Amino acid sequence: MTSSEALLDLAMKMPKAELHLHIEGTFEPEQMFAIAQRNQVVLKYNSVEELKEAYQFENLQDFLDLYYQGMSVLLKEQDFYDLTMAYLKRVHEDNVVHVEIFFDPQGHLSRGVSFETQIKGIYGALKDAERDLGITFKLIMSFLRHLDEASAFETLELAKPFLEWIDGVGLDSSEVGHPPVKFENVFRECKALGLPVTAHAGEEGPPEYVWQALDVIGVDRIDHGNRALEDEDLIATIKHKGLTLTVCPLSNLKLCVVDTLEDHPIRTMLRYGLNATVNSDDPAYFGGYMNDNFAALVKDTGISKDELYALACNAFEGSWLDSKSKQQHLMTLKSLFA
Ligand code: HPA
Ligand SMILES: [Zn+2]
Repeated sequence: MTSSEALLDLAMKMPKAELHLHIEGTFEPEQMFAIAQRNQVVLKYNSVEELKEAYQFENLQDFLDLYYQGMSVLLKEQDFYDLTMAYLKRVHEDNVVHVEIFFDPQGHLSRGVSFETQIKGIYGALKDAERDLGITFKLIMSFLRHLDEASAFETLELAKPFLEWIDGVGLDSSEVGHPPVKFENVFRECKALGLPVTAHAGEEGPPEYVWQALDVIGVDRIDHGNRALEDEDLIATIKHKGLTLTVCPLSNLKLCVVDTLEDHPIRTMLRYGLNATVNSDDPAYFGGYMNDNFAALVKDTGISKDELYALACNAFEGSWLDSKSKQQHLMTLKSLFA
């Protein structure tokens, strides 16, 4: 085996934590068509092939338009269960042992699907996969930032009977024009409820939005964070606070956040001492799950064994697992990389 084959092998085999994953973004076209048919919903596309051909995006909004269309076939608890279970079985093959997944309640509430229907399906699959596949999990409710803060507050009210199942809150959807400050009050209430907070920031939005995520919202983690690298003081602050960045290489490529993976900033982030991690974001739309993301980094960025180790450790360290579980995963990684 050449050294790059050995590195790829290690990357595929190592235990992984995924911290940035939208469950609605795991909707594979085949499953989408099957659920559409059983719910008697007609999709805009005539075939799986036609749908897949539409997966060409110039920016985040191009993708989001398709993402909201795709999720519109999810109507019943079983649909949410099947979607989530398919993802968990798929990443089990990639040696993912812990997941922290987002769901977008407002994307379903607007279509008349109750909060209870959504969360019972998703949580049911997470619990079953924990028992059957040994994958531990956290569930993160994400607010859609293109909607107003009142809608986020209404969603939080609906979530209150299920707070035992909700491990944190996030902020996603169209970034530019919807800065974190728009949601200052609702995140203050979330924090008062004891919920950890993360937010998408600096994917397409300017460094100012990342500052707001830190200073106004007080995030515990940053999703993406690419454009933070444009501001030296911001880099220093993220480093000083020890915040984790949930970076998504293939997503960034598909949404034209980077032109090529060779240009991807993840190694620069590590060089600056930032806690970057590797994640798949919306794998059904972006061409790959966790191992595809790691394989692309190994093949296209010249990543070293030390960098791979740092990325793997950062994911467990930045997770919302208890410290004992973190230590166990870190020990496993240490012996694997020794
Ligand atoms: O990458 C993303 N960015 C913002 N919103 C999203 N919703 C799903 N995926 C994304
Ligand atoms: Zn995302």
